[in-house]
Amino acid sequence: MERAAVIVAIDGPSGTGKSSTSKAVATQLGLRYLDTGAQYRAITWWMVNNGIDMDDPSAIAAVAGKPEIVSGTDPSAPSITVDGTDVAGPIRTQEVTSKVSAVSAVPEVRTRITGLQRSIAAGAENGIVVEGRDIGTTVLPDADLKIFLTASPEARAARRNGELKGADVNATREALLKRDAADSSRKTSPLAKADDAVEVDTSDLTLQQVIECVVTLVEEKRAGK
Ligand SMILES: Nc1ncnc2c1ncn2[C@@H]1O[C@H](COP(=O)(O)OP(=O)(O)O)[C@@H](O)[C@H]1O
Ligand SMILES: Nc1ccn([C@H]2C[C@H](O)[C@@H](COP(=O)(O)OP(=O)(O)O)O2)c(=O)n1
Repeated sequence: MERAAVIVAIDGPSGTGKSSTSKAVATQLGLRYLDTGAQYRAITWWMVNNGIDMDDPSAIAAVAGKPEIVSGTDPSAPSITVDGTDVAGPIRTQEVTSKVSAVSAVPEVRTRITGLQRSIAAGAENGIVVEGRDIGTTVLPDADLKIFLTASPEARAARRNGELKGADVNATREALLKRDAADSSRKTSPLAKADDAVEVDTSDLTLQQVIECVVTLVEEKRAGK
């Protein structure tokens, strides 16, 4: 018998392990994978590149429909392009990271990107793992399984710092907390745990333990438990 497509939503703040967990779970279970943060970073990269005034939400809103953003959903080789240009590297710069919360707070940006996300999820035949901030609450409220990852600010900053060579861990922690506050307090679909999400604190878990926990939860759902 054909298995029905399974939709898994994984939300949480930065550095909780969303991307690493989602990619591994999708690979293990033969599902597609979508990094929605990369889409918000991509539209932000386009705004920076086109000299849009980041302090003016109406200027951001006016051009929200312009860039063509395409996400590749193979979990072993995820990709992202803007108007045909590969932006996987440039969307991770400090400049984009510092501006992405302002751009992603603009309702017109969210409507545009949410539409892309829903059509990608609907087209995933076997199912998909979608990670972000508002997937369980807003983008895919009917997801089969919702996970909300958390971790202490110290654990998250230490993990992020491991990726940024020579960065100061206290500065990294402050920047993370600032972005969390902006993402959690915006009016349109803020970072939040859905009422029916399973919360997993990853502070004292290895990545492997988190992956196993999520795979087990998906398998239980599929078995109808
Ligand atoms: N449970 C964990 N324990 C230790 N390191 C982890 C764990 N989960 C993720 N990491 C590492 O922390 C960093 C951030 O993880 P990532 O998956 O990018 O988080 P997010 O997508 O939530 O920002 C990566 O370098 C990753 O390998
Ligand atoms: N579903 C989402 C995903 C990300 N965002 C915004 C808010 C986040 O600070 C940025 C960047 O997300 P991303 O997941 O790439 O962030 P990290 O790499 O985990 O630090 O995008 C969002 O508003 N909604």
